[in-house]
Formats: sequence, C-alpha cells, structure tokens
Amino acid sequence: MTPSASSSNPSSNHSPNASPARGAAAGDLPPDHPLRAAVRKAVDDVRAATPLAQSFTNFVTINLVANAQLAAGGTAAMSFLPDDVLDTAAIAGATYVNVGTLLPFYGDALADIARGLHDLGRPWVLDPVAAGIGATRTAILESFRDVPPNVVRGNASEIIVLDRLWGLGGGEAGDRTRPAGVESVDDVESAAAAARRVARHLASRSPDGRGTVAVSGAIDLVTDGERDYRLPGGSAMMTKITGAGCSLGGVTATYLAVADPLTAALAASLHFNRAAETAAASAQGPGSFQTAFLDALWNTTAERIAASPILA
Ligand SMILES: Nc1ncnc2c1ncn2[C@@H]1O[C@H](COP(=O)(O)OP(=O)(O)OP(=O)(O)O)[C@@H](O)[C@H]1O
Ligand SMILES: Cc1ncsc1CCO
Ligand SMILES: [Mg+2]
Repeated sequence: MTPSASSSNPSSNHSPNASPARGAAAGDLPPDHPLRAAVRKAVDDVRAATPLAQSFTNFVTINLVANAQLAAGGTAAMSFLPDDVLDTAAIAGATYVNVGTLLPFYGDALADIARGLHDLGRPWVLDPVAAGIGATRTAILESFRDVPPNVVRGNASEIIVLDRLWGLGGGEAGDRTRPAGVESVDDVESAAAAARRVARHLASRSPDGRGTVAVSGAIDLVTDGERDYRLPGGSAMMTKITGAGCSLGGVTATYLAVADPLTAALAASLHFNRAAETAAASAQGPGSFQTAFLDALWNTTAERIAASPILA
C-alpha cells in the first residue's frame, strides 16, 4: 500500500544517482565492494548461527523487538537487573539497551550495566530514545559517556542531543533541539555532524578502535566517523507502527553478535528497508503492515539485502 505519508518517501528511487545528501557527492557502492560481501555474510551468519542478542528495552515495544530478532534469524532474551544482564552478556553475542520507558531503579542499574559490559568487553547497542527529556534519562545517558556502546542507533533528534550531552563539540548556542516524546523533530542530515562525532567517540573508547552511529529516517545515515553511508528506501509506513526504531536497534544487536559495528548497522538498516518495501506492497494498514514486515524480515534474501543502494 502507499500511505499518504509516503509521498515524499524516496523508497521507489533505487537509482545510484538518487539524490544523496546536502553537499555530498555520493554514488552507489560498486557490486564488488567489500562492504556488500560483509553485509551478505552477516545476514547468512545470523541465519546459520541464530545468535542470542539480549535486550534491556522499553515495555511499549518489547514484543516487537523480540519478534524482529527472531524473524531476522536470531534469538531474544529480555533482562533488567544488572546481575541478570551481565550474566547473560557472557553468553549473548551482543546486548541492546533502550531507554524509552524508565523506572526508578534504572538509573543505577543502567550505569552498572554499561560499566559491566565495558569491563567484560561485551559489545552493545544503545538506543537513546527520547534523549534530552527528563533529568533521570539525562543522567543515564551521561553515565554511558566514558563506557560507551559499540553502536548508537537513534533518530536524528536523539543523536543531536547525545552529542550535546556527551560534550563532543556540538551544542552550539541556540541548539536546544530534543525529540517530541519519542519522535524526531529533526531530519537525518541535520544530525550528520553529530553522528560522526559520536561515532569517533565510540571508536576512541573501544579496544578495537571501532564505533558506528546509525541515524534512522527517510534516508538512513550510517557512519563510522570516517565515512558516511546513506541508505534510501524503506517505507513511511514504518512510522505508523510503534517500535520500528526499537526493533531496528534490537536487530542491529543481533547483527553485532556476528559482525563488526559498521557491518552490523548497515546489515540491519538495509534488511529493514528491503523488508519494509515488501510489506508495504501488500499491507492494508498498520496492523497488516507489522505482520507483513515480520514475514518479510524472515523471507528477504541475503542477496537482495547486500545488493541494496548504499550511497557513499
Ligand atoms: N519516511 C520514511 N521513509 C522510509 N523509511 C522510514 C521513514 N521514516 C522512518 N523509516 C524507517 O523506519 C525505521 C525506524 O526509524 P525511525 O526514524 O522511525 O525510528 P524511531 O523514531 O527511533 O522509531 P520508534 O522510536 O518509534 O521505534 C527505520 O528502518 C527507518 O529507515
Ligand atoms: C511510544 C513509546 N514511548 C516510550 S518508548 C516508546 C516506543 C517507541 O520508541
Ligand atoms: Mg526510537
């Protein structure tokens, strides 16, 4: 189906010459580019190995996160206590942390979990949902600064705020944006500089020197701080189901269980975009779209995901 919100959706434009981004002279990566082989391998490896990625996530979308991880080929486990999360981290391929809904004990718990994951050297993905709203969430996100994740996945407003909270050089006078609840009020391109700064910060704190930020929106942006990759397509129907972003974060953790941060973020975002296009073609509205989307996550081939437009 074609929702009215998709009139500006570039999903039908898969041309290598698709307008990439403000000021960027980007072209599609060639078919033999190593990143395409890495993405294809990650998709195959998840389906072969069914890796566990655990989640500490919000209670609005927790079921969709688990189901998307299963449909992508992984397995799920949800945990909220530091001892439970850190014991599970030892056997999980990666951990997903989402700060969408907070409870009083989360402040201490999440600071302990981030420190523990760092000390154990276990990879994790942060989804800084609603960054900038509430002193408790701000304190939690600030506590991650020195023991940060390997991947940050969020919408544009969340990435802009995280850059500011971590004092990475953004936050010019007057730049006081924050999400409207969990929704972005900024477009992806306005978060590009912040995304690069956050990615470089992640890399600087990681023993392997790698870190990646994925900014979701009409054209997703994935950056390792050195190079930007723009991923057109998907469906605006994704904004009509709750948890599209949360489940993308969970599936990014699934891919992080088998791949490096950049490959994991690319594979998850590309997988979501292709599955969303398939789902939109048959859905009658948000309910059937969510069902069709899970089916499409399951059925989309590694070849199709790896052949996606990747503008760099
Ligand atoms: N206009 C759009 N056109 C195509 N795809 C979109 C559009 N907006 C969002 N998406 C896709 O939806 C998914 C979730 O991105 P979004 O930016 O909505 O996350 P979010 O705001 O964190 O969502 P939530 O917090 O509600 O789970 C991504 O795969 C993204 O590519
Ligand atoms: C609606 C909502 N509220 C807190 S988290 C969440 C899910 C989308 O991020
Ligand atoms: Mg979100």
